Amino acid sequence: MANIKVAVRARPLLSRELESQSPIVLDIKGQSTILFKSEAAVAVGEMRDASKEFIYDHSYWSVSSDDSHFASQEQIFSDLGHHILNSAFEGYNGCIFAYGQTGSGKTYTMMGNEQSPGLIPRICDGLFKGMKKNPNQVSYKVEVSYMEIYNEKVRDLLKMSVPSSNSPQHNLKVREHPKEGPYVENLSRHQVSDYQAIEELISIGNSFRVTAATKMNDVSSRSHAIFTITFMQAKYSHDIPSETVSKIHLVDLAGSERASQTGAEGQRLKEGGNINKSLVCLGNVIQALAEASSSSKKKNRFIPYRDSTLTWLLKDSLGGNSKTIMIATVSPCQYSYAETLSTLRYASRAKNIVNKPKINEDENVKLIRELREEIKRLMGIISNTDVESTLHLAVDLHNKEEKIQSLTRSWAGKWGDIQKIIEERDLALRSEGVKMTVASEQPHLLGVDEDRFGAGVVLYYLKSGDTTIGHVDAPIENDISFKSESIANFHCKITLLDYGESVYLHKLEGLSFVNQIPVEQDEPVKLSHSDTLKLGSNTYLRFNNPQEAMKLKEEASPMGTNNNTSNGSFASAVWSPLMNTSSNSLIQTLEQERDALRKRQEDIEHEYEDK
Ligand SMILES: Nc1ncnc2c1ncn2[C@@H]1O[C@H](COP(=O)(O)OP(=O)(O)OP(=O)(O)O)[C@@H](O)[C@H]1O
Repeated sequence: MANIKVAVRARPLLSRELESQSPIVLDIKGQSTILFKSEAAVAVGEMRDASKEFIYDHSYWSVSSDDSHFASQEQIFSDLGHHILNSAFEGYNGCIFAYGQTGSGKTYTMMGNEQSPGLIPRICDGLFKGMKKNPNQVSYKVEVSYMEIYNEKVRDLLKMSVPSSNSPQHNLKVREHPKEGPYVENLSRHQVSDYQAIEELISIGNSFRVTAATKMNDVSSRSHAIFTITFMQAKYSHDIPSETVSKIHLVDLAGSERASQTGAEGQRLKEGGNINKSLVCLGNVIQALAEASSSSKKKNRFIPYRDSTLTWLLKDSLGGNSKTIMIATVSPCQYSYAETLSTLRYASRAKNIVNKPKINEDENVKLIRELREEIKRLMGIISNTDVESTLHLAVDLHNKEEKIQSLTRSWAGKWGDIQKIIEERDLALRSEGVKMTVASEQPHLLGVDEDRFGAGVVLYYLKSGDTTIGHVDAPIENDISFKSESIANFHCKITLLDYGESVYLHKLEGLSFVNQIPVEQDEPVKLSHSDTLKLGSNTYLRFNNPQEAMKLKEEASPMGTNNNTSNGSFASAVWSPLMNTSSNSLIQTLEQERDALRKRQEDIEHEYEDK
């Protein structure tokens, strides 16, 4: 929960104000903004309301640079812009909107000019500077869009209606996404990789904004402009991905105005009506939210977001998932007393709005992290448990790893910069050991590297028909060869029929065991998924049949295969949980299991020989 931050800024006197010698009726002291009646008004007896004091998060005096408490563009960026930027790097949405009477300094504060850039260019610049500080650990993606709401219609300031034409696409529809809320359909989003690219887009967009000269402002914005930065960050550290997406809305509202003051007629008057209408709606939303936050019946309070396009599009920024700042701009002159008072009251109401900002983390990434934690826990149990339980846990681990793999792939795939993420990831894994990944749907054997000092796990594919197994020095080369002295030249063969539906081990010259039972000459043994083979005295292998494993899993799980989010591959079933961990822990687990099996095997062999 966070209240909207509110700042007030008083601008310098404009030439017409200087000429009319309208007195200054505003003062700023710390966080206070004080509005008082002119001496002349006081002299005629209006003592009752001599001054009104309002306290905001910030009160800025930008009337004269000679004054000690003068607030420059730089200071405003440093207080408000940095707050929004830091929040964006943390993964929060942000919004700054400038509200005020026409000619009071909204565009100057938000956009500024070449000599004195405002918040929008400074925030964009700050964003890229921030990214440069962290180039190797995080991948970034920045997209911008720029629209205006003119006479209640949405126009894309960065997309022409016809490629060759000079007018922006207009009358875009506002729709609502069930999770992300209201958005503008077909609004163009432009990926940018440096500040210069954003600067160009800003200047294109600005050139399309509807402006007009009014009596109050030579270049008066006749529309509400919303500049949106979508900022995505992804990183992979300690084998755990993280991704956040922050949206920053920077809004320059059209000015509230009195028709008599602006001298508006015809088209300008119609614009003024629409501008005022949406500002009234904004006022109503602010009022309703402010009342809701102070009322005990918050939930029942109706907030009229849909009454105007502006409030509908800013729904999340007002009372929703965003860190929001309102800047109320005012003229310090007596001439604008009524408008200034109304702006200050508007701003005071906004102070009461409570938003609910949250870090916008990718759902899949959240799931990956939870699964990783669960795997860590299961790995802990595995190292302290017997072989049978280990196998059950291994199946569970496998499912979780498959899910992580699939989620990670689709997550990384979203990124243009996948390579970078993958490099980070492999780097993290390399620091733990050599990573081995196997994706096989073919029946295969898995074994520990024969070399005692090797750190590998070996996978042997079985082909359709016969796969021969024997000694490396056999006169005719076998399909699979071992160095061990207890392996005969033509030790055994495995026959794979009907694409893996039936798989048999045939004894040839050597002694072989399937699940500790010796295989007799001319009595081939049908192999089943997860059988353990011992060839000679010390070569241990595991038989995996992914298709069979898939069927077993379907039978075992009430949820069927839907449980498995992978692409259906059930590669190397039971061992695969280990494949995605470092090979050190894989070897350790295999060796533990091998030792246990070896002991049981020896006992059975002795019994067999005794008979
Ligand atoms: N803080 C400031 N310092 C110097 N000049 C300023 C400041 N604020 C506003 N001005 C000047 O005042 C004039 C009116 O400001 P601006 O156009 O920003 O008003 P606005 O509120 O955006 O008006 P509108 O609603 O009509 O678009 C401009 O000439 C601008 O340069």
